[in-house]
Amino acid sequence: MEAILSVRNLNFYYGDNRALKDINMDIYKNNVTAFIGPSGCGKSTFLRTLNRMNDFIENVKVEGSIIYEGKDIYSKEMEPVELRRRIGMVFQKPNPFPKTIYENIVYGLRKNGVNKKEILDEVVEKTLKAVALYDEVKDKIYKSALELSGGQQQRLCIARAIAMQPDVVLMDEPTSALDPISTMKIEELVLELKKDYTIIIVTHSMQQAARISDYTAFFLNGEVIEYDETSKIFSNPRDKRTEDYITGRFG
Ligand SMILES: Nc1ncnc2c1ncn2[C@@H]1O[C@H](COP(=O)(O)OP(=O)(O)OP(=O)(O)O)[C@@H](O)[C@H]1O
Repeated sequence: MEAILSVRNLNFYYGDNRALKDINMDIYKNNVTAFIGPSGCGKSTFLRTLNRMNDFIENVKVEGSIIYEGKDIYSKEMEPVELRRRIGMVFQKPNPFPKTIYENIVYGLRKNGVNKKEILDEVVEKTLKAVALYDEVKDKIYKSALELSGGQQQRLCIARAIAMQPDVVLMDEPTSALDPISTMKIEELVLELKKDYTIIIVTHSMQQAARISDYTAFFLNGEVIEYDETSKIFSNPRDKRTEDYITGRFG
């Protein structure tokens, strides 16, 4: 299977606090990879290292390498803004801009100088369809995105991310602020999107990881304890700590 990201000997520090410890992991293309583990174990920190979102936090240090398309994303060869276009992100809380639905989706394109109406119209329609939001919002795409429900806003945020045609979409607990029906819609969407994108998702829900991911990494205290096919992690974990966590003995 083809790795789209190869993480080697990665350490990450907030000041003196080593939050990630010697992580090695290949993330496979057109798969869904889930990161699970108790609160504070480093899942979000690791997710953010993959598109250098941690650059915005002061007093941090990265050691090791993350290879994407043959280049280390922390080397000078990689432009962080371009990297984040290729490796997009969706956050825990839906965060649409206080603009119209239309302008939310085309925001990144406009920033890159794409302003041709026909192109933007096409992207809006295509991405709204891709996130299964088109039928619900087609009559109000020029209305404020803030008028949408939380679940719709989150699908819009996913549309905004994929409008940039990324390779990888990072999702940090994308359903934790949503009701069960909206959660189900996002889960269905993730399964649909993996045909075209590589998805990496942090989740607190083991059911969710089991339902939608192909690979699962179990984190504990900044380490990856076990990383394998999701079916193996949940049916036959190698490590006692993984087993204890997935059977609800801690965390
Ligand atoms: N901006 C920051 N500055 C300093 N320390 C941080 C920062 N963000 C996270 N940490 C620390 O790094 C460690 C890992 O946190 P992280 O948020 O990555 O864990 P997590 O597994 O995603 O947790 P949760 O499931 O609660 O979201 C924790 O000890 C946390 O306190």
